[in-house]
Amino acid sequence: MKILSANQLKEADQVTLENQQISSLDLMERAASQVFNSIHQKLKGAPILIHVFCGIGNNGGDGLVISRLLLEHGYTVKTYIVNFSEHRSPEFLDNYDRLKSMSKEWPIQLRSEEDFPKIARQDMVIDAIFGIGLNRPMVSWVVDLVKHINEARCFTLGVDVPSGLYSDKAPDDPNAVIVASTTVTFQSPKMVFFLPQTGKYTENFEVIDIGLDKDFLHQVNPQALLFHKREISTLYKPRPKFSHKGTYGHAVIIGGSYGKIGSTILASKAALRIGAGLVSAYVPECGYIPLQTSNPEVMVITDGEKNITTIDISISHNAIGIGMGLGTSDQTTTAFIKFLEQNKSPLVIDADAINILAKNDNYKELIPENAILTPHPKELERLVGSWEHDFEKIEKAKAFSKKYHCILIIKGAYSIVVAGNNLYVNSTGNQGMATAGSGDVLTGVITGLIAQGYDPLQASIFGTYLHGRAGDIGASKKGYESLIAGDLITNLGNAYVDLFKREATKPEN
Ligand SMILES: NC(=O)C1=CN([C@@H]2O[C@H](COP(=O)(O)OP(=O)(O)OC[C@H]3O[C@@H](n4cnc5c(N)ncnc54)[C@H](OP(=O)(O)O)[C@@H]3O)[C@@H](O)[C@H]2O)[C@H](O)CC1
Ligand SMILES: [K+]
Repeated sequence: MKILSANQLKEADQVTLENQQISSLDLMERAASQVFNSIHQKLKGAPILIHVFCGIGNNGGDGLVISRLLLEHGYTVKTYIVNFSEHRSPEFLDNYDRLKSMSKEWPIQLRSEEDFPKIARQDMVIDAIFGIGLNRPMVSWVVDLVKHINEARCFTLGVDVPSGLYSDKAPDDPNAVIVASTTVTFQSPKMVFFLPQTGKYTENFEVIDIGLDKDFLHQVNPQALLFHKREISTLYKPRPKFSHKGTYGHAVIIGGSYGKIGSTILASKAALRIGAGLVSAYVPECGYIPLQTSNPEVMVITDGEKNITTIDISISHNAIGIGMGLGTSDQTTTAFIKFLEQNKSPLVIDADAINILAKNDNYKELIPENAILTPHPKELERLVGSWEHDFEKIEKAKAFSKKYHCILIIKGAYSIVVAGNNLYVNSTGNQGMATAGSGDVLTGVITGLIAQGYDPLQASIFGTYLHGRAGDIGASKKGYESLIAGDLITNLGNAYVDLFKREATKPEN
């Protein structure tokens, strides 16, 4: 699914009006009716008080249409106009008149704190104050209104985006944004939903198709792509019946140091479970017995006593995952840099291998083309430098990816695969996966996929999805708190099986 920017959506709007020969008022009616339908389906006429807060632009116009439709269907509604500007949009004005003409109760004008209504915990709020048009800080009384709404802690539905969010940067004041229980958004999910600083303002979101011009949507180069099962399952490579372990490649996992051998156990097991034909682990001596005992299917090569001192892989192989538990001692650093100078294999670079690269710009020049780096936020910061907000982080990651011709996977609630200017947002995973070893499993998964013949970009997108899905299946059985990295490995098979499971259709009522 394409994630479009605010400007692209505005352009799509214009193209649609021209090509479909409709007015922007028609489009607003179409969009807002769908929001109403979504609310009506859930509330089914429930006699709760619904407060609709409308700005004076088109987001406010949507709010007015929703108010009208709610009233027409017998809901108890109070509509407020948040007068933050005198420049009311024509569509707002039109819908304002329509609402006034059909209801005895006219919208209530808000101009300062004295006008704020009481909102009870059991009421519902519809937030149509600002949409994608916010372009400067809100005046202080509107900030106070946002805080007043949030304090009510009632079910709050954001129209298009929670008010107070910009579409391309962090909010000015983290408390000046509506905290929505859900957001019903038009045509395309918004990038802000996927980034830690801004995604926290909506618990859920629902994308509704408002029928924008199909050709435009098809040809537009999106801000990012969001991957769901439908798109992901097309990446799957079926296994031929007449195949053998050599068909599925040899993955090598290099890492571990005294006390951190578990990381290589997890990564090599994950590479096997994702389907690599053969897996070898290259670890210091102290890892030999733990690995052979816990992973009998994995072959083990050793070097050094407590940490790796040289990396010399003479066996033939198809992909290497390196860095988990490796340490950054001088000896290991030298070994890793020498290895990079000679290496010809596809690489997945994780954890301490990233930390070593971050030490010196000359080291970064050795990153092979199409290598995949899987940093967590702190490792990313060491690699690309600090950022002020998440959008800047993404720009820095893109610049790094372009400069070194590599792929970055920014791990997080929604992991983002960065390949040059292209962004791929993962839709699976959960907070239970914030646990030790989760990243080691991801490295093993991606290495195992490349060994089987997936290209690095496919392996990054597919692997991140399967890893997250395994976490979701694991969490559904164990809960978030009890989920550990080993459970992710256990559920990789279920994640594969789930790819081809049809969604249960909801019973009609
Ligand atoms: N294609 C679609 O997706 C459709 C979207 N719709 C809805 O339209 C909004 C976007 O509407 P827009 O009128 O462009 O913007 P807003 O309603 O978010 O904001 C209104 C105007 O307010 C001004 N502004 C911005 N920031 C501030 C501020 N801090 N204080 C005061 N005023 C502010 C700004 O205008 P200026 O000229 O003053 O800069 C905004 O334009 C979208 O989110 C959807 O809800 C359509 O209904 C259907 C199609
Ligand atoms: K809104």
